[in-house]
This record gives sequence, C-alpha cells and structure tokens, in this order.
Amino acid sequence: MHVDIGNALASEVSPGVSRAALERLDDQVADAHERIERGMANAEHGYEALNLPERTDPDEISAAVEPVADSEALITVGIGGSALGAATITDALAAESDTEAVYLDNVDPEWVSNHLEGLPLEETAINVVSRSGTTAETLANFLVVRDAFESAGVDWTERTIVTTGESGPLRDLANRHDLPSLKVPDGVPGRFSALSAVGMVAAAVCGHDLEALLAGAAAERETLTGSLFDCPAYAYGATAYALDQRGAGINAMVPYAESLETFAEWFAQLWAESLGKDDLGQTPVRALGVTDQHSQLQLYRAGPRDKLVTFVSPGETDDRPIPDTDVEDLAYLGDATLGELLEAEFEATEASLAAAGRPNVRLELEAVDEYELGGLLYGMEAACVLAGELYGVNTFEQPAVEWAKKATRGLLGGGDFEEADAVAEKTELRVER
Ligand SMILES: O=P(O)(O)OC[C@H]1O[C@](O)(CO)[C@@H](O)[C@@H]1O
Repeated sequence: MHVDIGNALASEVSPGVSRAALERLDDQVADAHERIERGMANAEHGYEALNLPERTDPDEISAAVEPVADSEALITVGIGGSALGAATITDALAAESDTEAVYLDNVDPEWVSNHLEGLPLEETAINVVSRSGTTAETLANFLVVRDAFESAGVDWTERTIVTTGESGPLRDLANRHDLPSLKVPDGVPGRFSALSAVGMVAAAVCGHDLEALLAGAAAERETLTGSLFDCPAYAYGATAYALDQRGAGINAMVPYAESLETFAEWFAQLWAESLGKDDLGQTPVRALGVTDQHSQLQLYRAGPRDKLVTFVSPGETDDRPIPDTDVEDLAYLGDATLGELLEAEFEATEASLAAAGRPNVRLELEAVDEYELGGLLYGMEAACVLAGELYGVNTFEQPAVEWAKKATRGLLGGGDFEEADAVAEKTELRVER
C-alpha cells in the first residue's frame, strides 16, 4: 500500500502536524521500530503477529479445507478478530468466488435464522473459529448451526473445520469428532490474526490465492524500516497518533469500494481494541465512499475539528459506462463511466476536506486483489503496533471487554458475578411514550 499524508500537514489543515514535528516524532518511531523488531525476533506476544507472512503455512490450510473446498456456501461462526479478518478477505474478493460466504458474528435470533434458512446445508461448509474456544456467542451459534444441520439430516462432522487454541471446548469438540482442525498461532491476538488460519480458512474454502495474500503481506513486512518517511505503515500510524495528540480523536475509515466495506469494520476493531486504553485511543468510525458523502461529509467538513478522515483508494477496478441521457443537467454523465464518477467524487471529497482545512490521509492500493489486500491488512497491523508504542499502551490485551462477559454469564445463571448484580442496580430515568 502507498500512503499520502500531505493533507495532514499543519501547513494545510488544522489540526495538522508540521514537517518539523514529524521529524522529531521520527526519533520515537525509530525507537519504537527497535522495540517492534526485538518483539518479532523473540516471537513475543502480539509482535508475533508481524511474523505471520513467514509463519503461516498456506498448504496446511488448503489441506485442512480440501474436503469442503469450493462448497456452494460457507458459514463462518466466530466473532471479533475470529470473523472480521476472514470476512474482510472474502468480502473484498467475493466477485472472484462462487462460494457464498456467510458470517455468523452476532446472536440476533431473526438474523441467524434468516441466514440459515437460505443455505443449501448439504453443500455448506462450517468454519468455527475461536482463539479461546469459550466465546459465548460463537459456541451458542455453533450449537444452533449444528442443530440445523442435524435437523436437515446433514452430517455436520463431514463439513466442519475448527480453528482454535491448544485447549478448550472447541479443541475438545474437534478431537471428539475427529474434525479437520487448525491452531490459532500462539502470541497472535484475534484482531491481528487475519493472515493466519483464523482469517485464511474462509479464503481457502472460497478458492482465493493464499500465497498471494501472504506475498503481499511479506512485501509490506519488508518496508518496516526505522523511519516514518520510508515506511507507509509507520507513516500512517505515526500521523494518526500525532493528529490524535493534536485533537483529532476520531478516525473515519472511508474506503471508496463496496468490496472494502468490511475492511473498515476490521480496522475499527484493530484500532479500538488495541489503542483504547488508559483513557487514550483514537475512535474509529466505519464509513464508505461515495455513499457517506451524502450522510457524514457535512460533519467531517463543518463539524468539530476532532477528526482524521482516512481515504482508501482501491486502484484498478472493473468499470461500467453510464448510458447517454437526454436530461440536460446530467448530460455530462453520459460521457463518463461509473468508475470515473467514483474517482472524481473521491478526489473532490478529499480536496473538499483539504479546502476546509480538515485533516485527511490517503491509503492507495493498486487494485483489490489478494496481494494488495495482504499488504493492506499487514500495513494496518504494523501501523497499529507502532501507534501503540507511541501511545505507550498495552496494544495486545483487551481487559476492558471482560466485565460485560462476566455480567452476561451471571445474568444467564453461569455463576455468581458482581458485574451481574451491578446490572440490576441501573439508575433509571425513563421517558415513556
Ligand atoms: O477468538 P475468540 O477467543 O473467540 O475471541 C473473539 C474476540 O473476542 C475478543 O476477545 C473480545 O471479547 C476479541 O479480542 C476477539 O477477537
């Protein structure tokens, strides 16, 4: 991926970061890079994620999915990093696959039922993913999916792949039913695991090129030098951090391609769960170009000066001509294509924010293909690791999510948790119709 931070400079926008400030920050980037390199060399927890391009074995993944490769449909049962990385890849590349990829990463009963009712279960693979193997939503959805297969007379054990840790309920299930299973790599938090079996089993079932994904990630790995001026990932991580330090506490991720909409969701978990600690962190907003020009651009351009807008330019895409029209005011469209309209809107919106002095950064892909996607995923992960070093937070843990899990378990009779008691003590001020 390429990064253009020109519209983040203090000479152009406010809040902005001056070149001099970036040069001073580059000393911290160099120190952070040494820490990152040491962590990678020692396969330390979290930093190990940046070793995945050489750690992940695509042949092992392809072999595990062979019994269900090219299934008509695939249900991935997981949540957070155990679903979003895979969904980013298969949604981005969906046009290249004949497999319908469905992700059950919520326990909304109507939504789950609607998804299951529409699938040809006898031609559907089940991809269950959970690093801990104990995530309530994933286990609940797996039990529902298994029951649906059994009720339809389809042998789920013939169509299920499990990706989980060394131990836990899912590992036990895989062993008990001799299911094809893969291991979540040690030292890789879920939100950093897209380039492991966690994110790539779904891609393999859908027939995507795992080697190209890893090659793109490996190429991005090679750009990790000690300077933000030489490394796109560090340029992005350092600039986003510097802008947050100057008041841009919100980061709107705006890919200009429907195929990258899920990428914005994946980025939101990566950025929020890694950096949101010790009252620090930059709030990710999931958005989509051109669509959100007609919903959020007003706020981005004329609201509080508290946002960075990150544009993702998808590069080369298929195109479609706009037919000629006799509507005089729209005649200019008849000489263009939809792709040219999208590109013009992207450049116009980017310039619109700059003209209003609003910080924005451009991430550029050559195209939305496996190689570029691997580079984008890896680049954002490296950017996040760098930002975590600059913030001085523990990038790789997420202790704040545990309170609600305990409260949920207590509310469902899964044990005595003071968190569940606190739920009953809610202060109310109801305003009823
Ligand atoms: O892969 P698991 O263990 O099911 O966890 C799923 C997700 O839940 C979290 O632990 C947060 O609750 C994320 O960090 C993780 O990606």
